Amino acid sequence: MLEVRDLCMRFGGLLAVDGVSVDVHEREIVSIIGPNGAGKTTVFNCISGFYQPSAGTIKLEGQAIERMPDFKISRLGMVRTFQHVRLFNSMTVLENLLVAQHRRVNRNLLSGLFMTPNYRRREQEAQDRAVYWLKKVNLLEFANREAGYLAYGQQRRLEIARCMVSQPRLLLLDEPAAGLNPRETRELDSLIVSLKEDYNVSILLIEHDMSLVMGISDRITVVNQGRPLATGTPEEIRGNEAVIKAYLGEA
Ligand SMILES: Nc1ncnc2c1ncn2[C@@H]1O[C@H](COP(=O)(O)OP(=O)(O)OP(=O)(O)O)[C@@H](O)[C@H]1O
Repeated sequence: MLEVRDLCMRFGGLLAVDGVSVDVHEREIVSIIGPNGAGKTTVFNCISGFYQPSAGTIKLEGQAIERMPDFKISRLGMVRTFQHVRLFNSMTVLENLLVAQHRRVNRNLLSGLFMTPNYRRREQEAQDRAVYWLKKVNLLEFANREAGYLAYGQQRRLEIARCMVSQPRLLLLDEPAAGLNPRETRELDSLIVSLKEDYNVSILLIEHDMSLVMGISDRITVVNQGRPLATGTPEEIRGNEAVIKAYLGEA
């Protein structure tokens, strides 16, 4: 479903990403790992349309997207979270999920002004979908609380719910376990697996928490200093000499 080939991204004199290729198939969890500064987030920013890559191709369901802006890419069914949570802090938890669907729901200003039956039906569907996902991520009791007052782990779950109300086929998660305690990480683990198994969503994940990555990934791509180092199953990666060396080098 996602096919990234020979991706390069240059910032002035720095080649931050140099020849990275990644595939994500239907209902697959693929992780990108690598030491700090390896280029993982830059790969994400290219895939999700935040950056135009300096070279390489990116195809989503066969369609070239490497020159497409991010809002168009999300309409094609690929959405992302960010390394640092980006919510509307002064809106309620529920409002955050309604705003995320607004572009899809409120297409026609006139139908909104006159509250046509069609408009009301779509508003109701958006509300139902928001409540559904709040239940799923255990945040329903906080629906009317301002998002900025949620604990950090709850904000991370709200971010995932915000992605899911737009009914994506491919979800990009940038370090979703960062800052979570062990119990929250276990909950995140089962949430991600459920997105794949119960909702047919494919997942591309950047994560430093190795037990999470090893436990849920179907395949892993390792990058080091912008370059691809290895691709394989968790078992293959765990035993890969070059990978072990790159990580030991960091420590
Ligand atoms: N907008 C930018 N302008 C200039 N250099 C950048 C930019 N974004 C990233 N870089 C550089 O590119 C390299 C790769 O950074 P990137 O954030 O992609 O790494 P990462 O693997 O995601 O790191 P981490 O695991 O610490 O989040 C780094 O040297 C970084 O300083």
